[in-house]
Parts: sequence; structure tokens; C-alpha cells
Amino acid sequence: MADSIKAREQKHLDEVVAKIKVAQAEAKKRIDVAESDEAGIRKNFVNDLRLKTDSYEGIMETALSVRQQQQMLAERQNSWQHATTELSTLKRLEKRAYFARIDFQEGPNAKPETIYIGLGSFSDTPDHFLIYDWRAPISSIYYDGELGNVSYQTPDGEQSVDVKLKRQFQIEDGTIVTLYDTDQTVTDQMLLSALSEHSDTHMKSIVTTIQKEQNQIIRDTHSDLLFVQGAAGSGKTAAILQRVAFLLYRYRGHLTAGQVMLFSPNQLFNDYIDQVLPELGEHNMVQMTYYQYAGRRMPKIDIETLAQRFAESNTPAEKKITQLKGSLAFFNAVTHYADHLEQRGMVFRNIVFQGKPFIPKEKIQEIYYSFNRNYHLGNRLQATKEALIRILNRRIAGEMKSKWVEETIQDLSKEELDSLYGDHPREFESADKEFQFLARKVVMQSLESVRRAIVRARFLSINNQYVHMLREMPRHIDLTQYGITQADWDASVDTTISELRDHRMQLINTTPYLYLYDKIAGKSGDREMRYVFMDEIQDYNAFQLAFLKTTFPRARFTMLGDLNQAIFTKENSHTLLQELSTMFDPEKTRVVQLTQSYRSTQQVTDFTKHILKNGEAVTSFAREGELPTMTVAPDEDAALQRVMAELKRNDQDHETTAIIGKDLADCREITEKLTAAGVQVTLIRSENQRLAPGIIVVPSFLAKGLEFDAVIVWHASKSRYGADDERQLLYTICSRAMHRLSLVAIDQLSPLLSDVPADEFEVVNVD
Ligand SMILES: Nc1ncnc2c1ncn2[C@@H]1O[C@H](COP(=O)(O)OP(=O)(O)OP(=O)(O)O)[C@@H](O)[C@H]1O
Repeated sequence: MADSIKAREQKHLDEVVAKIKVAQAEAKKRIDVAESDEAGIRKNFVNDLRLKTDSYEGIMETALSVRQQQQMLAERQNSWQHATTELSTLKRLEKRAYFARIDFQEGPNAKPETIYIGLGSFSDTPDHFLIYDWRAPISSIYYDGELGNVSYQTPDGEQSVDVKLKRQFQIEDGTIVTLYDTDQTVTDQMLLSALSEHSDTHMKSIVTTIQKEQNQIIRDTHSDLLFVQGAAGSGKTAAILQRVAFLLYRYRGHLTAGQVMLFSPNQLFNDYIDQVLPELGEHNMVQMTYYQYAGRRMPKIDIETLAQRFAESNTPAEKKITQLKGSLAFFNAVTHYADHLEQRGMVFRNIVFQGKPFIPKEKIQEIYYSFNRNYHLGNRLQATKEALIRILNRRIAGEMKSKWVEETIQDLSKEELDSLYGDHPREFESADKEFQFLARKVVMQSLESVRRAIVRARFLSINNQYVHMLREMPRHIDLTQYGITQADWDASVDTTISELRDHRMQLINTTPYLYLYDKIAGKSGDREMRYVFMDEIQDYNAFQLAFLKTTFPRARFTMLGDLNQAIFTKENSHTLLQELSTMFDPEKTRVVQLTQSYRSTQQVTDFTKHILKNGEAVTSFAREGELPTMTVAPDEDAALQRVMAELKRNDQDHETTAIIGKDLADCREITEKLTAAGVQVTLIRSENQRLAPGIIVVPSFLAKGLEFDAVIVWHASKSRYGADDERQLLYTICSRAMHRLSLVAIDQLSPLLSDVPADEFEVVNVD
């Protein structure tokens, strides 16, 4: 490209940067003013405060004065916050003001326009934009179209323009390094250079190279359910994060980061992505694993961890039960059971006082079922509580006459008496009145536990009710249809009971349990949450999805996943899509498929594809790299030598490496061996650990969603990956590699690799 163009563009950039600097100075000034104002208000707070407490008017006046001061402080803090956010955007823009330019015309007779697109918008006067935010409606033409006629969505409907020029820039610290004119959406060259960067312990934003099909996901504003089936490395996670940033921009003032929630596969993953939104100038959304969500709602129960779930070896009967409990049919059956509870079947407990039933369960049951049919479970519970409180109040008068009250009063120490009197004047008309006063206090105090038990609905027991539901289930659902015998079902209920006694629960039980609880308590869900994102959707079951839909009734859902990577649900994941389609209005459902994998080199993507049978489509992106290597070592020592040689090579080439083992035991073993041989590695044992720089050893079920320059698959042996239903797992592990993939087996190679053609890998032998 002619140097003159570059020089002209550099001149334009310099002018924009100069204006950015002026704006920075102004923002700084506003910050200083807000800070000194605030300090001034705080200092004078006491002097300016008109303290008058001798009359009612005086108290009001004082309160108003405090309120006024608080308002002034809040205003200053607001303007401080505003200026600080602006300054941080300006600082980012100073280094890299924009990454694209578009020239276009809105109609044949319209004036030609030029816009520049960057990470934030910037204008020198209110209507004169020098930089457009990448999320502005007009910026969409950069991602969506080529040259010529291009249309884009605006809040007022579709607009179309004639695009004359698309220019892309690489700018570093205020200097244009390169620029290209292109007629494509985003040039392969730009994408290649973005993809060739080394991996990091943190994910980066992809704003400058968003692809057309990713842009559809990011900017969707119509769907109640946006479902994305995307191959490993196709940018699903990247797209979620850009989509959150887009939504926060598009609905600014109406949507906050706290109304957007992401269910992520594990805590490590949260760590991996948590810089992306702040780098884009936005707050992070609420991020949680499903396990954490359930754990927060059931603090007294230990829920099975990912590692335990992974290690579970279920019998065929248990597998069938797990499958049933995760289905939509089971969700409907629980709903049906809960609806039935409006007529009968609620399990009650006595309300106990001093070791004896105070209100017997039969009485509570009578009250609960005394309300008419219009009372649903939630109102029924509320009305029961109110009736029980009335009983309690009546009983206080009776209880005041009992012997134990008299004895208690006689035995009161001076301190106890003082505390009972509190602020009450100690003069009483008669000794009897004083006794009445104290007796009421004593009874109320000791019945406090009863009051609390009523308010907190301790007369119900969700554990007992859950077990009751499981026992009743064969009446609501035909077990034989699912290949489950009554005996198998009874055995599984017994297991659940004994786990509950130990305060433990399998993950598969948590959602029906929470759902039943919410039904009984009449919870109508979290109506604040507006967008719920679920990554790695293939690891959820239909029950969980139906539950989350009722839990977040006003939210729009974006679900992303790869059926090829169903490491927990395995083959069942395919039925998930069918079940999902019945839960949302088809008119408001959009399914997007991403097949292009950006993470890995062509060689790695091609290799990993052969592990799958009947898998979802994956195409590799034309980025060259070396062939994956396979080693079958005769014993563990030889395998270890091979791993060490590979680590050395990766280290020399500055490639970050993850050694991925199947389970924690394998990972522990190789960590110990490497450490003994003087190689420094970090073992990731649990999902609550942080990602560390350097070589990491990680078990397969925690590697979800992460990526590394180089991956060494430890023990890619028949003994570890022998069964056909482990294909998805092996595929998930191998697809974590960006440039380099090495598989090390001991004794016999996994048969799941036998379909890989011989010219798609290199055999490395060891002695
Ligand atoms: N348009 C893009 N421009 C630049 N990089 C991209 C783009 N799309 C994806 N990538 C990169 O490709 C890699 C894989 O993306 P991401 O992790 O989002 O994929 P994924 O679909 O979530 O994968 P998986 O299901 O395997 O976890 C990341 O490094 C991401 O930054």
C-alpha cells in the first residue's frame, strides 16, 4: 500500500490522539474537582449540620440536613465515578484508538461518510464522533459485510448502506504498524496474526477479529433462547464475553452487569476469562458454576464434587435412574407431585417445646389443608404460618400460669431480672401486675424458639418430603418405560436416604430437590436476572434447564456447547437438544452452528476429529503447524522420559504446556515423578485452585474450556481410554492444544485413536 496513505492515516491518528489527550486532561480535572468537593463536604459535615433534637420539628430538620449532605456526597461520587470510567476508556484509546475504518454512503445522493471503529466511542463535540464503539449499530458492517450493499440492524429497524472502503489497522502505542484495505469481512491475515499469539493464563478479547457468524451470536436481541452448537475452539466462550459487553452497551441504563449471569463449567475457567470484560471497560457479570449455585442454596448439604462425579462408576441400573432423574419427564412428574401436595401428602413435623410436642403435626396438617382450593402451595404455607403464630399467641396467656414460669421467676438472678425489665419503669401497681409482666417476658423468651420454628417453617422437612416424593414417584411415572425395576428404584431411594443422613447429596438429586423446595415455598424465581448464559451446555440435563428457566422467569437464555465434548452426559447429550426445543417458543428460538475451529492448527484439528464417531461438524482453520506425535512407551519410566523431552522442547520454544491426565490419581503420580526428577510443575487438584503460569498438570474434567500452546496427553493408553463412551473425553482433552499435541501411552495405545490416518501424526519411539 502506498506510503502516502499510511502517512495520511498516521496524521489523522495523531490528530485524534491529540484530542484524546485534551479530553483526558479534562476528565482528570473533573476527577480532582469531585475529590476536593467531596473532601470539603466531609470536612464541613459536622459544621454544616444543624443539630436540633429538642423538638419533633428539630429532629426532622436535622434529618433533612443529613439527607441533603448525603445527596451532595452521592452526586460528587457519581461525577467522580463517571469521570474515572471515562478516563480509563481514554487511556485505552490513546494507545490504540481504533482498528478499522469504513467509508460508505447511505444512498446514491447522500454525502460519503467515513467512520473509525475502536474499543470505545470518542467525540470532540456532542455529535461529532471521531471513534465509534465496536458495539454501535453502524459498526456491525465491519463484521458482517464485504464491499457494496450491506445492511445492519439499528434499534429503529434495518438500515442499508453502500460500503466503499474497509481498512484495517494494527496500531501499537499510537503508531500505525500496518494497514490493509480489504473486501472481506475480517482478513485472514489479521485473524492469523491474532491466532498466532501464544496462549496465556488469561483469555483475550477478540473484538478486532470477530467473525461474521460469531457476530450473529454477539448481536442477537430477539431470541429468548439462543442455542449455539460450536466445535471445540470455535469461539463460543469468546463470543459469550463479547455478547455480554454488547448487551451492556446496547441496554446501557437499563441493564447492569449484576443482571447478567454465566454458568461456567468450573472455577478455573472463571479465572481464565475474568479479564476480558474489564479490558473492554465493562464489569464482569455474575459468574458461578452450577455446583456453586446449588451449594449456596443448600449450605448444610455436601454436594458431590466434579471429581467425585467423574469417578462415579454407576451400574447399568443406576445409569438408567440418573438418566430418568435428568429428564424433562421427571421434571413434569415432580411438578405433578407438587401440585398434588395441594390436596394431600405434605409431610409435617411436630413443633416442639421443652422436649414435648407444642403443636402436633396432625394439627398443623389440619390447618394446612383447611384452606380452600384457591390456595396454592406458597399461600398455603404462609397462611399456615399465620395460623400457627395465632395459636402461639393464645398459648402464651395459658403458659404464663404454669408452674415452670413461676419457678423460673423465683430463680432469676439480678442480672437476668435487669435484662427482663429492660427500659421498662420498675414501679408496678401491684405485685401481681409485676409478676404478670415478668411471666409474659419469660414465656415469650422461652417460646422464641417456637416462634422462630414457625417463621422458618421448621414444621416442614424438605429432606423428608424429598424422600416421600421419591417413594411416590412410581405412581407418577411408569418406571418400566425407562427400563427401571421397582427394586432398583427402591435401592436408589435407600441410597439417597443414607446420604441425606450424612448431609451428602449426588449432583443429580440437587435440582429436583431445589425445585421441590421452591414449589413448596411458593418461590416465583429471580425476576431481576435478564440474561443467563450457560457454557458447556452438553454437561447439563434437561431437568436442570427446565428448572433454571423457572428460576429465572424473565431471563433470555444463551446456551453454548459442543455435543462432541459431552464428558459427563456422553451420548445422552443428543436428546438434550430435542427436550430443549419443547421448552421455548420456536419463534423465539435461534440455533447457530459454528464449525470453524480457531484454536488449533490445521494438523491438531484434523487429528482430533478422527477420535469422534458421528461427531458434529468441525472444520480446521488454515493455520499450519507440526503434526501431533504419538508415543507408545514400554513402561512408565520410558513414558516419563518422553514427557520430559517434550517439556524441554516446549520450554525452548516458549510454549506453555499442560499435561492432561485422565483422573486425579494419574495426575498426582506424574506430578510426583516429575518433581522427583527436578521438573517444576503445578498440579491442579480442584476446581477451586487458581491457574498458575508455567507447566501445569490437570485432570481431564478440569481442563474444560481452557487452552494451552502445547498439550501432553498423559497415559493415552488402552487401560485409560478403552471404552467407546470415552471418545468425547479424549477428544475434549486433545482439542485443548493450540499448536502442539503429544500423546504418550504406556504398553498399549488407546483403541479410540485407531481411526487416525498414519500420515496425520508422527510416531516418536522411546527405548
Ligand atoms: N474471531 C476470532 N478472532 C480471534 N481469535 C478467536 C476468534 N474466535 C475464537 N478465537 C480464539 O480461539 C480460541 C478458542 O476460542 P474459545 O475458547 O472461545 O472456543 P470454544 O468454542 O469455547 O472452545 P471449547 O468448546 O473447546 O472450549 C481462543 O483462543 C479464542 O481467543
